[in-house]
Amino acid sequence: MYAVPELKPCHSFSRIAVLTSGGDAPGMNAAVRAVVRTAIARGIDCFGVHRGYSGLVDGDIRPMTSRSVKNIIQRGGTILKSDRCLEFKEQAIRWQAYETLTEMGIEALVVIGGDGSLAGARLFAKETGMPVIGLPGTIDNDIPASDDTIGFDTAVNTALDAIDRIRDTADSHGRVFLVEVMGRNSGHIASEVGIAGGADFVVLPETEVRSDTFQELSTERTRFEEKSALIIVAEGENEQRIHQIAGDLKQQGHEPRICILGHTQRGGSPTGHDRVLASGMGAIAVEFLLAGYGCHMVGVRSGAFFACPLDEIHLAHPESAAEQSFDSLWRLLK
Ligand SMILES: Nc1ncnc2c1ncn2[C@@H]1O[C@H](COP(=O)(O)OP(=O)(O)OP(=O)(O)O)[C@@H](O)[C@H]1O
Ligand SMILES: O=P(O)(O)OC[C@H]1O[C@](O)(CO)[C@@H](O)[C@@H]1O
Ligand SMILES: [Mg+2]
Repeated sequence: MYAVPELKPCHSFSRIAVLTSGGDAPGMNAAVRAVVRTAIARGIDCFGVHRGYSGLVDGDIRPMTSRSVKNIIQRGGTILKSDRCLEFKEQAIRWQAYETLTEMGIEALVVIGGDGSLAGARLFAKETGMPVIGLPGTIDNDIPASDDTIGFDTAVNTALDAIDRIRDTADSHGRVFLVEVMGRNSGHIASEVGIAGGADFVVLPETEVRSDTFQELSTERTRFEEKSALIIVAEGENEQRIHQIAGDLKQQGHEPRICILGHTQRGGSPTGHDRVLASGMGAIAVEFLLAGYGCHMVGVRSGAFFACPLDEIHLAHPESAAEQSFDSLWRLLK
């Protein structure tokens, strides 16, 4: 359970809206449910914006009730649908969205999404003055100010489930498997899956792969007569990277196989961890609005929720230095 900050309500709202944006993440539904139910408990009407910022621009905004969020806490994806709305990067379009909301009497917005969605939320709040609270909802866990994001834990466990299966066949055939996991430019899924899956190597986006990088693999395989190996490759920017590594391994006499887990990692029922995180963040988002916050994200640090200014979501805190902990842990486990 998370520690909740003490908040004094000093604002009132009649109507607020909630949306999900960017790649969907397991737990987004739990967060929507919590926003809607907390708003209703506080006497506020809550509206759901469909298809992220696209729905704000088109006015695809519908009233929500306690019943409309029944039976969704366990469902992956997002009942509000999501989108990558490139035109929201234009100021004129953001003003159009603001007018749509004010015409409907909506006074504040809750945005559930990744770093891009929160960048849009920040601009929208600053330019229009409408109070906006963001929730970090992305499998990538690439929001440095928060220790955790909604969907990350589920994605790690989904990837692990697949990796454990791959191990069985890798072991039976004595093969080297390269498994690519998602995460865009962040290596959080790769590093957690690497540790939890007992991988032989983890190639993070920032890892420099040289011709002798996997030399150790060949030596160990000969020495221990252990033929199978598991290499986790973070998605990164270069789609060809995993194929290049496979090519290098072939030249060194291995017979590598590639498995790209892709969007399987985005779907599925959220873990208990993500349901609790999302429920807490959704409820606190409404409480933050009532306490007068208006350009903030609900972050979690050392087990406590806190209000992080949207200006500062890219700033890491020393206790969240995940990359450093990965390096030192990895060295001990090898
Ligand atoms: N700089 C920006 N200004 C305004 N809006 C933005 C900006 N960056 C992103 N957005 C909006 O947020 C949407 C989602 O952003 P993005 O595609 O980066 O995904 P995300 O929210 O980071 O989630 P994920 O990385 O998990 O898919 C964009 O399609 C756009 O509508
Ligand atoms: O579903 P799309 O638009 O191809 O996006 C894929 C990207 O979205 C994420 O799943 C979430 O940001 C990334 O890990 C991945 O790079
Ligand atoms: Mg992102």
